[in-house]
Amino acid sequence: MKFNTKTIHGGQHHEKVTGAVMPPVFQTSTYVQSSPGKPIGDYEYSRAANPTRTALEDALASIENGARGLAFSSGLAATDCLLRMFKAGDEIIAMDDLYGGTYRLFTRLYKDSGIKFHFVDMNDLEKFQSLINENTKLVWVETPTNPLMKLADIAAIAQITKKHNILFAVDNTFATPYLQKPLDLGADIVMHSATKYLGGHSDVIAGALIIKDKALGEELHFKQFATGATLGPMDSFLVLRGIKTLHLRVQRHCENGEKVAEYLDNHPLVERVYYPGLASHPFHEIAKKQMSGFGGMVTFTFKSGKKEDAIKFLENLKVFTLAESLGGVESLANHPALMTHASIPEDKRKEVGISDDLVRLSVGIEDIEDLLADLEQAFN
Ligand SMILES: C=C(NCc1c(COP(=O)(O)O)cnc(C)c1O)C(=O)O
Repeated sequence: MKFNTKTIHGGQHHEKVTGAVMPPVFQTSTYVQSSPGKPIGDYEYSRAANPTRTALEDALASIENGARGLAFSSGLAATDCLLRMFKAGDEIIAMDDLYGGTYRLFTRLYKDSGIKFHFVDMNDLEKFQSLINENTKLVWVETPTNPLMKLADIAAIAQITKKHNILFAVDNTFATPYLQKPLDLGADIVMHSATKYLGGHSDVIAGALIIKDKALGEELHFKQFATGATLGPMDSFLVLRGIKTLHLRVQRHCENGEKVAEYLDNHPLVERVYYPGLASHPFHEIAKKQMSGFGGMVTFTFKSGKKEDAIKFLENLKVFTLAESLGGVESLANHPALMTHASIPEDKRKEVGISDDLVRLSVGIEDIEDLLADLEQAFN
């Protein structure tokens, strides 16, 4: 089955009793048992499994080519569930540019866990390998990264993690499986903030893990069940419905993203544009190697380097909405230093390159002429 068919049919079947073509929202917490311990159907309690969430989890596994999909109440809940695989003394090597909330989870929530986190530019494979030791249990990569659009060579990293028998997880939120398939490139686990492109309409908070190995999938299902951060049936329905148009939406996000990046790259007030589709992007070659398109996320800085210029620009926008999040049909604009990455200490932000004049755009699927006209008027 091709990807554009999987988004609609992958892992799906009509409802057995009524024949409903779309999975109903099973808004129930529990299921009848004929005798103690003998449920009359396949379900006992919705934290363990719910038919609407099962339909979504099967769709997630299908579009990422995994053995098991798991759906959570948010992307960070999915990440937290994966971290419960590890214990004091274990070590995790992560990309040095990450979503602020992921960095906060790693450095503040797990600060006293005894798990040691290393943050490194995963394009420096020598530096990365120098950090590996017998305690290294997980490599965590965002590619492209939020918000600096850095890329990491998934296949190259996978070769190293396999050699050392280390789990390799890729946060595929920015690319989506329409553009990039980490499991096919050698990763063991894919994570999504399904809040973003998978849901695609800024109307649900959700997360996902898709696991290549069946047994590891079962182990993580146990942790999902036992910790309880599961996605409810209505939210599962919303994400599942979003997935059905993923291929159409991301295609338009890419078309508009490329045009916005080119416009900004030629603007006299713009210093630098971070977009994998620009030949000038430092990771353009990796993008061409592992992505089939370059996405809808565009980040840029001002020639003036001034925070106030970025703020004035953001306040002037009319079609782009100034708000956190990304990946919805509507175009969104964000100031990472004051918004999504404010939880990262200022010195660390500066170290990785998140400056106070950095603006991140989630380019939506509106008409490109309206989007470009809005950017033009916002600069003036
Ligand atoms: C809310 C934003 N990001 C969430 C996010 C997350 C967390 O997902 P949540 O569904 O918000 O918990 C994980 N990974 C990436 C790459 C993300 O971008 C944002 O960047 O505006």
